[in-house]
Amino acid sequence: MASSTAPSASQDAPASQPVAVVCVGMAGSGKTTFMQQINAHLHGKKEPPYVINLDPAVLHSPFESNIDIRDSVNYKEVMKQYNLGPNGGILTSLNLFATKIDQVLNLLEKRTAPDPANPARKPITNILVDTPGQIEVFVWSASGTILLESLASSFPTVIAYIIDTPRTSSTSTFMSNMLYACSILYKTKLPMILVFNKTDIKDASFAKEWMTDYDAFQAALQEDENRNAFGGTEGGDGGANGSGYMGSLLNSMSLMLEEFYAHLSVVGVSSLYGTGIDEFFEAVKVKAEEFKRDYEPELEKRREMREENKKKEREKELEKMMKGMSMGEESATPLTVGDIKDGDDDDAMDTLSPDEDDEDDDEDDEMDEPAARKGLQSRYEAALGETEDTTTQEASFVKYLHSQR
Ligand SMILES: Nc1nc2c(ncn2[C@@H]2O[C@H](COP(=O)(O)OP(=O)(O)OP(=O)(O)O)[C@@H](O)[C@H]2O)c(=O)[nH]1
Repeated sequence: MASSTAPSASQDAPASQPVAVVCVGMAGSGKTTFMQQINAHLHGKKEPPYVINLDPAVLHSPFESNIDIRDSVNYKEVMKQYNLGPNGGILTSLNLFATKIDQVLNLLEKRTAPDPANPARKPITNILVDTPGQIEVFVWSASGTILLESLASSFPTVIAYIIDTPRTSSTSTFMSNMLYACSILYKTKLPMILVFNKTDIKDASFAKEWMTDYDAFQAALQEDENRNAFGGTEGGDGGANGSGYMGSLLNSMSLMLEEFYAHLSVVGVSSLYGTGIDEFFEAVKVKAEEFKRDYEPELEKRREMREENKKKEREKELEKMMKGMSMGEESATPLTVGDIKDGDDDDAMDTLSPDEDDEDDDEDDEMDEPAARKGLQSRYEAALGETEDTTTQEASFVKYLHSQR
């Protein structure tokens, strides 16, 4: 937790759990410069962060990383070997790296835990994660999800979405950026801070106003329409008022996004000059608290649900398998685990044969049932290495099937 930095730097392990800050943003938004600035800021406060670079394609990084994807995966080699383009290369490199996530987490946990041999060592308060500029490759890939979910399962995790402020100053680019941020929020389900970068070129107050004051956005929209900023070719009247379609689309979207804005922290920074960085870390503190309060229980619930679904899936498969063993039987009563009684090996093969005559099948099943049951039971018993009484025989069958999975 960011609030427990200097004073609790002693031995209080759970209170000083570090916060993971994952920086995402469109190419050129200033992600790397921002990472460099917050890294320098923490070093200046004598709270060096733990830095992870997940961009396999970066040629030169202006800061040192503790874990660097480039140390384990050679992006160029991946492209060559798998005959991939740049985006495919990044995706495959991330996939390969995701297979090592256990090792990454082990390292992180070891490094962020208090060191009994060196109790004076300051605990790590932040884990900074840089991601590829190809934002969609990270956010929408399975490996991106694995990496983020694994991180969030061990540490409070916050997404910092970096926005190029000067390039977001028209209502349409602003809305496109907000929609993208919205999709990331709902995909990752992690608390998010909108970082309006490059405020030395353009102040971010307009964006903050648009997010909190519907009328202000309406006025800006009207202004853009009057300037014909939407081009007037997308179905509008094409005249001085620009595209009516675009204007009304942005209008309705701004209404829809009100709920989304309520979940965000917004800060304006200049990564070049280091302004707004304190404000950013204040927001990190708030979002880390939010993570613990709202997101962690939700994550736990999702994890339990996944486990529950897996269990159900296993049971369903088991039932399917048992039904498969009794295929060809016209019996109306569905078979449960306890009802599986028919067929030794040969009979089981017969029932699965498509050329089988159904009537014969029924007869055979009836005739062969006791013998088949005996055959199967003796095999289960042999597999379990023990003879059980009749009341536990059905349970043995379940155990046997489970042991074969
Ligand atoms: N004026 C100004 N320029 C900035 C700021 N932050 C970054 N830049 C410039 O924006 C350009 C892109 O910055 P990067 O940090 O490389 O952006 P990135 O998002 O990491 O780009 P990718 O590596 O392509 O993902 C560089 O020329 C930076 O110098 C800022 O706060 N102010």
